[in-house]
Amino acid sequence: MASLLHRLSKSQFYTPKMRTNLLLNSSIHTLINQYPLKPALPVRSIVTTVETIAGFDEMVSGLQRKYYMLGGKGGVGKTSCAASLAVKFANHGHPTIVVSTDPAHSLSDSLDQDLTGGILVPVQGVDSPLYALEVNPEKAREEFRSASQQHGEGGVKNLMDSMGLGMLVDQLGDLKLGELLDTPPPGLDEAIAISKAMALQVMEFVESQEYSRFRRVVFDTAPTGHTLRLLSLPDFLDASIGKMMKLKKKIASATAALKSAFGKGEPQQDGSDKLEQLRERMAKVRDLFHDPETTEFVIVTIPTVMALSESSRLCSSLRKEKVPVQRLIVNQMIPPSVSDCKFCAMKWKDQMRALDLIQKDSELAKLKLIQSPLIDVEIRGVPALKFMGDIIWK
Ligand SMILES: Nc1ncnc2c1ncn2[C@@H]1O[C@H](COP(=O)(O)OP(=O)(O)OP(=O)(O)O)[C@@H](O)[C@H]1O
Repeated sequence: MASLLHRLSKSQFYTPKMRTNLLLNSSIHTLINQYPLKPALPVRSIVTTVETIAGFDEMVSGLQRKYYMLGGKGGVGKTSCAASLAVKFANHGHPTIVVSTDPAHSLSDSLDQDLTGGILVPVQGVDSPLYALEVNPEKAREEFRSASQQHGEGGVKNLMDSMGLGMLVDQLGDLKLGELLDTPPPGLDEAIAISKAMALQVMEFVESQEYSRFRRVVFDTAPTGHTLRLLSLPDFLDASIGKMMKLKKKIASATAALKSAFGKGEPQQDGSDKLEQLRERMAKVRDLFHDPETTEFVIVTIPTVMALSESSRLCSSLRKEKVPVQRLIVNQMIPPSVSDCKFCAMKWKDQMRALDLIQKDSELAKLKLIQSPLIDVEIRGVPALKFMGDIIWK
């Protein structure tokens, strides 16, 4: 930690006096507040006029389980913010799990610990138990394929074939759901597999005794597109399972009619109970995603027009899906330039222009804004995450 602060203190943005102060205060925000610098260009700044308190007191209060999902555009700092929040929860006495559902995991790198293997790994260096997990997409995809083959059209067809009635399945062409699940369009299977794995993981956290002691669950989610599919998954699966059950019922009544015509035995009604159970579990996940008492989606972004435009769309989609969202982290903010560095001045001006958008954006303006500075060392390992977390989560 000491060496991190020492490196932070060498930031080009600060004067020697400010650097000393940074070492003492270990907070860039404190530093900026104490030394309000004139921007290199006369641009309007909202930095000093907006709410910068994250409301961590509210996030940390209560012993009941709470879920936080952090998401946004690729590379904006979702993993760093998620890991820093998990570290902060653990250091405030909450046994915590941090889960990455991003197929391109970087949680291992962020925590500086090997999390490959899809199992819970204890994180060292925190006050209360903190465990981390990277959902294994390959494992999840395999699980999903075998489940859909077992319960989808393939399974039904095998059953019917074994009775010499396979033709019947082909006649129910309008309900080829098993096929949809066996060979979904490119990209969808991964989204579904990961989403399903996450949903099941959530259910495991909710149902299993093993996880009952964890009071905070933080998700480092995949970039926006994946995340939106993930959040609409329970509804999608609910509809799919509903159709599959309808298909099974149609087949069951058709075979019953054939049985009486040919005098053959009744087929076994396997699978329907499991489908019904899966459907119920999905409904629970959906309710969980939508409950503001237990769940919050935190949008992470950076101060660029492109990133903020995407954040606005994400916010609108989350609201449409009725997912609770109330905080926006603007990460990697640069402080005003104190030198005559033209590049820094241009970046600052650009950043201010982007930040102005937040106030004008009907979606984003309603959110609690959390500002997080661009730190000139890599945020890696628990001490660095603690440092970052103390800046963001106040
Ligand atoms: N405030 C910050 N100051 C300095 N570096 C940062 C900050 N936030 C994130 N970074 C760095 O930016 C890089 C990307 O961060 P991170 O992996 O957290 O982003 P991400 O949104 O999860 O990315 P991906 O979409 O690729 O998973 C990392 O090297 C991280 O250390």
